[in-house]
Amino acid sequence: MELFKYMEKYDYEQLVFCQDQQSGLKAIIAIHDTTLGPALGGTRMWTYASEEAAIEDALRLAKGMTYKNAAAGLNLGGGKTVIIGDPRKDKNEEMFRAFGRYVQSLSGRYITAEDVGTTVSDMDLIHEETDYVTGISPAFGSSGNPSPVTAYGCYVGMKAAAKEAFGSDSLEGRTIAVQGVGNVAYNLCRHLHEEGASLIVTDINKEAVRRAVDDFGAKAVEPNEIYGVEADIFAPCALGAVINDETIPQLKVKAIAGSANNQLKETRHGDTIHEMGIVYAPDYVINAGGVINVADELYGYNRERAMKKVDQIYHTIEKIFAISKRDQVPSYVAADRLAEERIEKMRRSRSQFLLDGKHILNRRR
Ligand SMILES: NC(=O)c1ccc[n+]([C@@H]2O[C@H](COP(=O)([O-])OP(=O)(O)OC[C@H]3O[C@@H](n4cnc5c(N)ncnc54)[C@H](O)[C@@H]3O)[C@@H](O)[C@H]2O)c1
Ligand SMILES: CC(C)C[C@H](N)C(=O)O
Repeated sequence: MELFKYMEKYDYEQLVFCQDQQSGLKAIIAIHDTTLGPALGGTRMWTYASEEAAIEDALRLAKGMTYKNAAAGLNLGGGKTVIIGDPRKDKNEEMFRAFGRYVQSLSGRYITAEDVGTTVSDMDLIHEETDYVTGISPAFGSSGNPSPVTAYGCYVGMKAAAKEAFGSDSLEGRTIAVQGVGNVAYNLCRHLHEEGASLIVTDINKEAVRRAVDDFGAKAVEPNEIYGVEADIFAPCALGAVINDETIPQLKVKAIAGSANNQLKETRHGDTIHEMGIVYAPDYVINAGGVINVADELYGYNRERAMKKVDQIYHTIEKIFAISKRDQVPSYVAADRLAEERIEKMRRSRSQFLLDGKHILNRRR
């Protein structure tokens, strides 16, 4: 990958490589755009096939956060970190402390939180070294684990998608195929079960599947079978790129609404499902509950205020479907327009000169 070429193409601001020999830390912080404010995005810990794959993931996820935060109405830019390693084996206190110091060195340009492979206790360790971390323990007056809130946002967003696809936002009696029943999807399944939906689930982790079967009466299928099941809605809640050339021909659903980031392998896959008449709730809009929740910590966490904002995901998804119809474009394009328009408007409205920071005029006072 030619890094500068890639960064230039999608207009990334900064890429930071962090190495600490003692703890084994190898992290990449990608900051995509800070027009709206400091870049807020989680830290993913994952075993990558290559360093290039890790860099690419950090870059793609960071850009997704710019759009997610903008579409959610947050005054935050987009960034993300990946730590290369196995979250089950390679974590240690020194690693997160060392990472926290790197975050601190960016002086607030980047604020971190949880993502796949990291937990509230990891954030607490980072917090030992920096205040630029959210999703830390409620004992610190913070919001804690964002996953249940992401799940709730995903649930209300799925209802908006159901309204578009079936004319009613009730999920009672609907069959939902859920891919991955981890932190977010387990909580999503709970909401769906409580509303009377039937669940078909899969996961590469057999224990996660068993829990969903036992707790919600879900039907279990093998990971490669989930795309072709008879269901009303497909909820991708594992990893990205699952809407692709191999999976699209198998789909029998009328809507796709799930929490995973970067669900479309390429944008052309968003065009294909649009042409097939499948209602698609754009990933970064429907899964914004977690970031909305952790971002509220920056104002002094208030759960009621945060949940009110998360409820708005329903209306944002409705708005995106309206733009999609008005402009005759797929919903993923409509979502990008909504986010880009907000960033552009804010760029202009914040362009007047203000005497702050290190301007030469400060020396004349
Ligand atoms: N946690 C959050 O608040 C949050 C917020 C926004 C977006 N997301 C996204 O939602 C997704 C899920 O996040 P999470 O926090 O629940 O992660 P998680 O790791 O708790 O859950 C993911 C689950 O997917 C399973 N899985 C992985 N590959 C699979 C495959 N090929 N087939 C079936 N199952 C597979 C894993 O075993 C795991 O149980 C991720 O893409 C994440 O980026 C999470
Ligand atoms: C800030 C975090 C809660 C971010 C979350 N992992 C996301 O992808 O939105």
